[in-house]
Amino acid sequence: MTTEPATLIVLGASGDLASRLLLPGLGELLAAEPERQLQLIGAGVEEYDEPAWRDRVRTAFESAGASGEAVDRALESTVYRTTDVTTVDDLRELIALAEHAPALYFALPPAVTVRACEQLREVDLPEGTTLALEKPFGSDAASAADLNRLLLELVPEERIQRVDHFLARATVLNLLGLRFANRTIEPLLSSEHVESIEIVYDEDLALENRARYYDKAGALVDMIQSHLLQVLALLTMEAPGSLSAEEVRDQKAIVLRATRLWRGDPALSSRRGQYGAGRIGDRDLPAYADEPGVHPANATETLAEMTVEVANWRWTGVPILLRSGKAIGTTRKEILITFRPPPRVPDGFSGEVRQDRLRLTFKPDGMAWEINVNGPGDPFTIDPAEIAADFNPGALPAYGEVLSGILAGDPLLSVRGDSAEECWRIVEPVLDAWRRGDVPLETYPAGSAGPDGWSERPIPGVD
Ligand SMILES: O=C1O[C@H](COP(=O)(O)O)[C@@H](O)[C@H](O)[C@H]1O
Repeated sequence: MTTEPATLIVLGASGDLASRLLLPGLGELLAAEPERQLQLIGAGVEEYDEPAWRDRVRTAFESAGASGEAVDRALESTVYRTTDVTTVDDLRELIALAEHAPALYFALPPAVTVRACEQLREVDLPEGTTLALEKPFGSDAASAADLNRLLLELVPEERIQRVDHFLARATVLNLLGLRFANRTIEPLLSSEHVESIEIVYDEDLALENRARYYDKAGALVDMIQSHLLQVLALLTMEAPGSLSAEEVRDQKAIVLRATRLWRGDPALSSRRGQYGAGRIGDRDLPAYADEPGVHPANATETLAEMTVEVANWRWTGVPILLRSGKAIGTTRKEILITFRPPPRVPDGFSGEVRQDRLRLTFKPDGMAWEINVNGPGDPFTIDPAEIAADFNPGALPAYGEVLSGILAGDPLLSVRGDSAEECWRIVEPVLDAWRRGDVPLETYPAGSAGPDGWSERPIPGVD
């Protein structure tokens, strides 16, 4: 990645996202690249004087353990402007401060981001300006398309970064090397050999004071529409000719266009749950509905599951289950590929012949290929074995990697506009069915594995 001098303007710099993720990620990037020259401009509704702003940035950098020359330089030079991002004059003044074509990072609620972008139409943006937007990108396919159109009035597509930190995680990045730099794995990844795929991100974290955002989003939008469908795309796409943003994102868009609900039936292919009071480790958790800021009438799901199919020659008939939940006792964060049984095991073997599985895990990032071998003692008794490897961490943690791409103007690790719309198109029938009440909102105690009976039900499409 290029480390040309750059300007980063954080809109919403006084908010929670900036201090929790963005500024710590920036600190990690600066610590890893001591030669980097960065002009950091913060803008927000709060009034900070320079020392107070600098303290805020320093605290965020320290929370990431970031230190070094680039960190010190950024801290010395950073400025903050109290800004109403919905007024043209304030935006003009802000952009005039930029020493280089700026990256504008919208760490703002979606509605405010839209209003700020509308005002930016009146501002002469310097050639090379990048716009970085957090999720959720729109609230359905139509609003995502509107937002895409608005952004394209401001800058070209390759200068728009729809941020998805999952795309910068070691396990997700390793999908590319694992699939396309090996002869042995890729030929097995098709409906001929694969029985089912699960992409699961169950967390023991609960709401963590994010009711304002989460109570509107819910697990389906927060994790499946935003992140797990991107993982699905990288796992199921065809090999790109190169790792350029254009080629990789073309391939992802093609499989997302072919992705649809299993049997087209939201009632069969989706489930939703909400956690009740419970205990995880030594933490007593209130019911989601009793968390501060939650409106029980929203009936927000904290656990979402949906099964899809990539309806193309390679994958048709393979159910792909996507699932993510909060306050789950047994955290499970992985991609699990279950292979079909061997066509025939010769007579004479004893022991259990399990279906082979390829497990790619998040936190720790790595893989395990579960296979059968001849066991000890009686050599014809089958025994399970595992070929395991750790994935090397990237040079940077995910948010640092995302920011590196934004500052370099390389959109490889961000979501292209057409794919953002496709992801909404895929989940919309489920959201509609849930709104109609066609799928019950089940409950589960915080700290459990989910609602009763869920773990026993087979994946739709698997007998
Ligand atoms: O974007 C999000 O991701 C986190 C999970 O990712 P991690 O890297 O923090 O493990 C999730 O907890 C959060 O709800 C969601 O908004």
